Amino acid sequence: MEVTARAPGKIILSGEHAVVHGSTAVAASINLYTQVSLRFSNESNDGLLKFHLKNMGFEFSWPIERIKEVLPESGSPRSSTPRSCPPESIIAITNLVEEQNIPEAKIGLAAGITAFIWLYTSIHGCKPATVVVTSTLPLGSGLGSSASFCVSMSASLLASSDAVNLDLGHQGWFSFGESELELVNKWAFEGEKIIHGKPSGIDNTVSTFGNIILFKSGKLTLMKSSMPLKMLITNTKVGRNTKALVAGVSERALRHPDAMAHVFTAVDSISKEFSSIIQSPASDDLSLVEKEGKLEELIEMNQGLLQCMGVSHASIESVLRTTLKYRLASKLTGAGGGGCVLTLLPALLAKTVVDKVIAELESSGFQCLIAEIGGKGVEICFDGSS
Ligand SMILES: Nc1ncnc2c1ncn2[C@@H]1O[C@H](COP(=O)(O)OP(=O)(O)O)[C@@H](O)[C@H]1O
Ligand SMILES: C[C@@](O)(CCOP(=O)(O)O)CC(=O)O
Ligand SMILES: [Mg+2]
Repeated sequence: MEVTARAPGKIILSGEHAVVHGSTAVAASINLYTQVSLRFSNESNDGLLKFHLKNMGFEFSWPIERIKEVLPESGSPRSSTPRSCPPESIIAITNLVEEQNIPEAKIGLAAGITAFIWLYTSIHGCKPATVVVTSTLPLGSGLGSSASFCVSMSASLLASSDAVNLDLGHQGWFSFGESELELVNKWAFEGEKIIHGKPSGIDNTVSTFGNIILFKSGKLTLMKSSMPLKMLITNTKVGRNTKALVAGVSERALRHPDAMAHVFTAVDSISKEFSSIIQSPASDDLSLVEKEGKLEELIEMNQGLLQCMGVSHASIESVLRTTLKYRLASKLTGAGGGGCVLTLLPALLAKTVVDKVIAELESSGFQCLIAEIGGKGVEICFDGSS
């Protein structure tokens, strides 16, 4: 039997970084996905754990005996009890990853492969299998590829474990029940910890549950937007690493605790106001245009505070200057330092203007897309019946 899971990426509309320090943030799923397929091999087969990153053209494999030798605890997996990877296991898994001689230019993948080995061995122990990953998300661009990878991985592993009871006769994509989603989310968070160091949990949560969410200190509230939220996503294509950026903000907070506490509080207020505006119905008191005007101001304020945290970048500033020429408000999304920028496209904005902004941004070498937001979270299907 083959089981496949797919989990969406995300945009953070308000509150990245500050959310790691306890502030409120607002995020939405987007219609770009990571997909993971898992098929167990016959015991008598080659005795390998195979891991294919299909769109990158990488095929890695480890003899199961080698994994047992390096990770003796993997003999007793506990799929229903999410566990953090202890430092000694990180060292052991790092050895397994290094044996694969990943090219230097792709060394960022090592963190994802480490998370895979931890999740696989913790949930399934030492069974031979083939795991194939495909993705339509750009990696390391702020659209939550790491979380969508960990969520789709955890979902495919759990769907084929004793921890969840599923109807194998299901046709096409379907969702887990609430308690299974909680378990997927917890395991995915453990994977994110390996990739990010100190994640807030917002990315894996929105990838698991989909929708638009309000998130604070590990707790989510599902939201319904009462207004169209059309967002232009511009990828600066400047690579960066979330772990380093998150650590940089924490270091700044240690150096300037008072000032940074105020920055995080201001972001908390911005996120709360953002969520109340998008949820409140348009009325005579506040028309759609007025609501969009308020959101634009909050977006600009949020970007100013992100700059204050030290996570903006020349490429981000260049996108902001271009969109400002068209009176459009933008902010970075995700960890910053490059990666993607969000621009609110007001509902009545003429298509000709949208086309012009996109053409100008793309002529500078950036890549634009308008994603659908707030769709479903993680889904699974059996035997390619999608
Ligand atoms: N499809 C994938 N296959 C393997 N590793 C992945 C995949 N998607 C994400 N990752 C891991 O996540 C890292 C990127 O995560 P991060 O720096 O948090 O950026 P983002 O989450 O914004 O894309 C990659 O360098 C890699 O380690
Ligand atoms: C910066 C942060 O708020 C979001 C990181 O998102 P991404 O990995 O850049 O997609 C970190 C976090 O919340 O865990
Ligand atoms: Mg990430």
